[in-house]
Amino acid sequence: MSKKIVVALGGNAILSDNASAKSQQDALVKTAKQLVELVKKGNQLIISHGNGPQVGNLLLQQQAADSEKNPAMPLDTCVAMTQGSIGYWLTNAMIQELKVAGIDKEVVTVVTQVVVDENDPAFANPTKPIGPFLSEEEAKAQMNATGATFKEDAGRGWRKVVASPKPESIVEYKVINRLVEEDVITISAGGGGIPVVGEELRGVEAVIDKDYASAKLAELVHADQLIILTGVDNVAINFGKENQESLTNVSVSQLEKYKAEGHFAPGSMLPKIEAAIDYVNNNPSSQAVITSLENLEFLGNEGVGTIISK
Ligand SMILES: Nc1ncnc2c1ncn2[C@@H]1O[C@H](COP(=O)(O)OP(=O)(O)O)[C@@H](O)[C@H]1O
Ligand SMILES: NC(=O)OP(=O)(O)O
Repeated sequence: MSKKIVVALGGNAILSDNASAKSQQDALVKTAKQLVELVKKGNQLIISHGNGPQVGNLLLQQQAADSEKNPAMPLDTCVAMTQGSIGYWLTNAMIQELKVAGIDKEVVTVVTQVVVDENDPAFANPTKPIGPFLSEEEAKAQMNATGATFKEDAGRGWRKVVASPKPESIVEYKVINRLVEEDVITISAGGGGIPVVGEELRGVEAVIDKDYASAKLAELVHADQLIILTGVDNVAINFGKENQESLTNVSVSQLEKYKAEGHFAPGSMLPKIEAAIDYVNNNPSSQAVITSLENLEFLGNEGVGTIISK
């Protein structure tokens, strides 16, 4: 049966071995091939994606700016720039792969603004890891030199952290829905969306978590399913330990219990779990799925992916 699906792409669907434009474009061609499998099944896709590595790199590139002729761009604008670059690569890759599959469908990237609360406590407590992974020594040297905050990221190294307020609404969600009704594949809410506040939609310095933004988008467009693609086939309890156990079908209440027991690392798996719980609580007849890109074509088979239901 045809479904309206929000698919959120994690880091490894965009970045493989390095962060060059060519390498990211190549990774997105592979991703597009998998996404087209969902289109072949008659589904309507609304694609979102992360930007943590890309926006962090872009912010570092701003250090080459001088203050007048070539000013540094603020973080909200850097988020918009990554929506543009990743959106361009992915639109292009989707058009090519749809052509190969003989499917006549249009694809468009929507520059998407996401409303946040300017009093969100997240502004006083940066938690969102962005940019490259550093050693502890490198991170501490950067902290001393720039005053920026760096934190250890889920056992993988140290990264710069920035404010990450919760998405409250999505400015363009109605036009995204109209595009879906017109059978257009949209790429939207990239990098969690451009964070804006107030009636005047003023941009603020933050990076919204793309899992929360994708769940909000799925809620607003009344999607049938939210699929979060990441680096693992399944969510696990006791992750990385000898008694690690993969989750296949799990209820929201069971997942809440595992969350309270601390099974999900903040900054990596925890936002996906919270996004999935929020989405399913707000859309009780829908399902959230967390799995790998490679598993996408096998979704629906017994034991494939972690399926979260009410
Ligand atoms: N309980 C868990 N189950 C599965 N993976 C986990 C768990 N806790 C942490 N992880 C790690 O979190 C990663 C996903 O986070 P991350 O790489 O930050 O997300 P993204 O794919 O959106 O870029 C997984 O690939 C895995 O290495
Ligand atoms: N904005 C965002 O959440 O990006 P990542 O998923 O790449 O961390």
